[in-house]
Amino acid sequence: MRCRKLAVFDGKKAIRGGIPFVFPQFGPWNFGPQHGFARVVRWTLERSPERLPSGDMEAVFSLMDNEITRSMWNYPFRITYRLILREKELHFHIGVYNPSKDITFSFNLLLHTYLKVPDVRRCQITGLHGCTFIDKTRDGAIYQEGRDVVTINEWTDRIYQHTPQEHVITNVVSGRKMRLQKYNFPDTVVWNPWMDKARECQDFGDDEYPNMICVEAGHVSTPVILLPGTAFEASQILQVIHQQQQQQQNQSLAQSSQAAAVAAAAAAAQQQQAAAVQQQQQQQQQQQQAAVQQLWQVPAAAAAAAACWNNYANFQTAGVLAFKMPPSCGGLCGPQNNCELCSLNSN
Ligand SMILES: O=P(O)(O)OC[C@H]1O[C@H](O)[C@H](O)[C@@H](O)[C@@H]1O
Repeated sequence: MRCRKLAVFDGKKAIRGGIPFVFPQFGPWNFGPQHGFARVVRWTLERSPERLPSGDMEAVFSLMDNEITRSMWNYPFRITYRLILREKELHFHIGVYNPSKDITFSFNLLLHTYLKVPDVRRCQITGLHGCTFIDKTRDGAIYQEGRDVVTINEWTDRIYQHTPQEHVITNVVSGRKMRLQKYNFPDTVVWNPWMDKARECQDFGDDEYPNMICVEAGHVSTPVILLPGTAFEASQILQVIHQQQQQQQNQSLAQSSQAAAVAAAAAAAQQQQAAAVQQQQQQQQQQQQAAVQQLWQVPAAAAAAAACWNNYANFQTAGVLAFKMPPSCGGLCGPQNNCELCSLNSN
């Protein structure tokens, strides 16, 4: 989805839209901005976008403690954020590392994914049935979800706990379905400010709330506790489920086989038809790429990320989900062990 129309990137507040990176705090914070500092500070581009042998694209960003972060949260840390673009998927892989020898720290982590939708009232979210949730619109009271699919018709701000690894969200942009898969993110936050709360947000147009839904994978209802010299990893995959595309492809296939039968009698006609099918497929591919480009938003955590994201000529992505780390790695085993996390940390 796109950024909200009134979004501003000034290093002070998060951009409203995209996928703000929430760390080390979720919600109001006595020591710094709401949802922590990671979504407002500048990240380092560790690895420029490059094409992997699979054809997918990968970029890696990092954030480590500095004067600004220390003024709010006096801990040493290093985050690596690997983004992979595949044709219909975006992969996000996060590693948080505690390089200290003796200090343990705890934090929240959440990917605040904004999805663009034609009408939020028509969206359904699967995978929440039976989950307990903290209802922030009712002073944090705890309830249990009784619905098979969750729909939104009012101000909604819920932290669903112990949610499954997959949710499907229906009726996102162009009526598509979106699959959200997560690893090591036990919570799912569902948020829409609705009319009155949207009015209270300066950077949120009064008319924009029907066209967005936030489904946020996070570790927020309990903190992550990270011991010295250890790393925490979490991942998310967003995948567009193309129903229409699938139907069209099935139709094309049926047409092709019909044409093959006719072709026995009319070879020239068959050639023409094959060319038409090929053209149609190319068009579909172009439409799909354009639609996907329209659908995704840059991770608003970093301006650098935004710049590089926009530069992807082909919206292609890749499938690396996790750092390849020896099981014994606590973030210190070193690049000589072919440990991707340590190789990254030693760059
Ligand atoms: O306005 P922001 O700081 O971006 O926060 C937007 C929203 O984020 C999450 O979804 C929280 O659960 C909400 O309580 C909060 O209002």
